[in-house]
Amino acid sequence: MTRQELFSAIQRKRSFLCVGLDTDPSKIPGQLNGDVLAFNKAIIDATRDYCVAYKPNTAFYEALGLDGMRILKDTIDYIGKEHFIIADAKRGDIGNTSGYYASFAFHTLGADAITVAPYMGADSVQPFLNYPGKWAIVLALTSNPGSDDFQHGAVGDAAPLYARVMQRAQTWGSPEQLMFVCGATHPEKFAELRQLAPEHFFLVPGIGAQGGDLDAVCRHGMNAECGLLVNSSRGILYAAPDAGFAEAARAAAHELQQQMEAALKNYLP
Ligand SMILES: O=C(O)c1cc(=O)[nH]c(=O)n1[C@@H]1O[C@H](COP(=O)(O)O)[C@@H](O)[C@H]1O
Repeated sequence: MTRQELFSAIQRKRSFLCVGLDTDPSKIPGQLNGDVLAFNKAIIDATRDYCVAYKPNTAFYEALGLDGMRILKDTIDYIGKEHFIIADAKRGDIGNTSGYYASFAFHTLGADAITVAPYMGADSVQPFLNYPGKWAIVLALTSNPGSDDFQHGAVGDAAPLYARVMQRAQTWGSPEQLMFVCGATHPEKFAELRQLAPEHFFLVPGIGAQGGDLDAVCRHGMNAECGLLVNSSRGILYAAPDAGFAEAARAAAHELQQQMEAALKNYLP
């Protein structure tokens, strides 16, 4: 999916919601008997009107072994072509190896994008940028408490690591093929993050269960093509623990869509 197609979907849906498919078999309502694919299909059916993207986190499927790989692929096929699909795998290795991670995400799974850790530098990210129409989403400032350990630290007398990552990575890939992960738990940083990368999309996790600030993210982070994909996983998947889980997921997604519609009206330049 191209950037223009993504922005068109955002305008049509009046939403920049990404639903995270972090499906934990122990949290699936009893009547599904641990059937992860059935749960995912019910969540997708319940939320597809209100979101533009889905983000299966591959960890949850890898943990299920061979069955998990099948479920991941079937989930992606079930989502179809109308939504932007992010394989959240946070890969990155020497170039030769990254090429195979890219092949898995784009050929085997058929995802539009994969999350990538930039720690190993340009040649570790480049293989993810060799696929026309596909995207690398580079970790810049992550949402977790451990982001304090390295990402806020200055490198020599220069800018903090997240700023260096964003500046350097823009020389690797254009706004048509590279996004940045910027956590919603750092709302006070979004004006600066947007200044650092005016045109690139940001994938923004951390609202809901991690307590991030959606309005501040939108106020400071939106650009002329919206430039934001805001993810919620647990807040939607487990909105209700019982038979009403799909309706509750739909309501949770709808509520976020409405906040996003208001933000588009208020903040889209
Ligand atoms: O790359 C990610 O998506 C990601 C980056 C980050 O900084 N923080 C973060 O939470 N994530 C992912 O986003 C999802 C957040 O899930 P919830 O906190 O349940 O909404 C999980 O799949 C995380 O792995």
